[in-house]
Amino acid sequence: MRSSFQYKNLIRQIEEGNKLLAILIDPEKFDITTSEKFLKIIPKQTTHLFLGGSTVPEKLMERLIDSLRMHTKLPLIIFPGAASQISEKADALLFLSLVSGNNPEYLIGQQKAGAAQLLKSKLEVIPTGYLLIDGGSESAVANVTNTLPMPQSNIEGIVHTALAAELMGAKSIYLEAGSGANIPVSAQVINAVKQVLTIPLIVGGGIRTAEQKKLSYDAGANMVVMGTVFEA
Ligand SMILES: CC(C)=CCC/C(C)=C/CC/C(C)=C/CC/C(C)=C/COP(=O)(O)OP(=O)(O)O
Ligand SMILES: O=P(O)(O)OC[C@@H](O)CO
Ligand SMILES: [Mg+2]
Repeated sequence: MRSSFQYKNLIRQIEEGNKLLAILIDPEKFDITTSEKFLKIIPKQTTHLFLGGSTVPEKLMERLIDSLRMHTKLPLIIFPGAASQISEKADALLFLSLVSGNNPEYLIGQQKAGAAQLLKSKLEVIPTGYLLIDGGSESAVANVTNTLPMPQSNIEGIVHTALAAELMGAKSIYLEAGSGANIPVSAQVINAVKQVLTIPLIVGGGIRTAEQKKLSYDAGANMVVMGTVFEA
């Protein structure tokens, strides 16, 4: 049976009132000889490591996981840009569907491409509705997927999209402003989405400071993801 250990843990931590913090490591931009040092500079409140990128060369994910395992007990969660990034060495996989866009390749195509591998493995999957929100700058996700981000002013559209994803069975929702975004997802958007959800809400993209992080938590994010700010 496929485990739901990581997801259950996530729910338990949220119920206990904890705010979760995932640090995103982009395998392409990370020097694995610095893993030990890197794990010392990330915030002490870090609860998860997310691993993924818009593009990741073959075998790099495995090597990254091996090197991190030597120095940390934090859960290693794959945040895949494509099915080729799936590795059974991880603790779980965010099974993303890009519901903000209308590119079938990222709604169901990459998921289908990963299915044969997942059938043979016990890797935990966390079905996640992934919404790309306009962060004020061109994002790798928009480029790779050839989809448009949703304007932050389209609150109703964002709320209905997130709710539809939950009703279709998503176990978490990820509001993404894009890696290195100028403007993170606004408190207003986070708050409006949070009000209709019964599942965990993840927020990332362009969050660089403790103030921005706090603003996201206060608005209703259960987990904040930070990546670029910790890149060397
Ligand atoms: C579920 C499976 C097998 C695949 C999911 C495929 C989908 C729907 C992906 C969503 C679209 C996408 C390309 C997401 C990328 C997520 C990610 C790791 C973003 C981080 O982007 P960076 O790689 O940091 O961007 P830069 O390279 O520009 O910094
Ligand atoms: O790199 P940053 O801007 O922190 O974004 C994190 C993550 O949401 C990107 O997919
Ligand atoms: Mg990046």
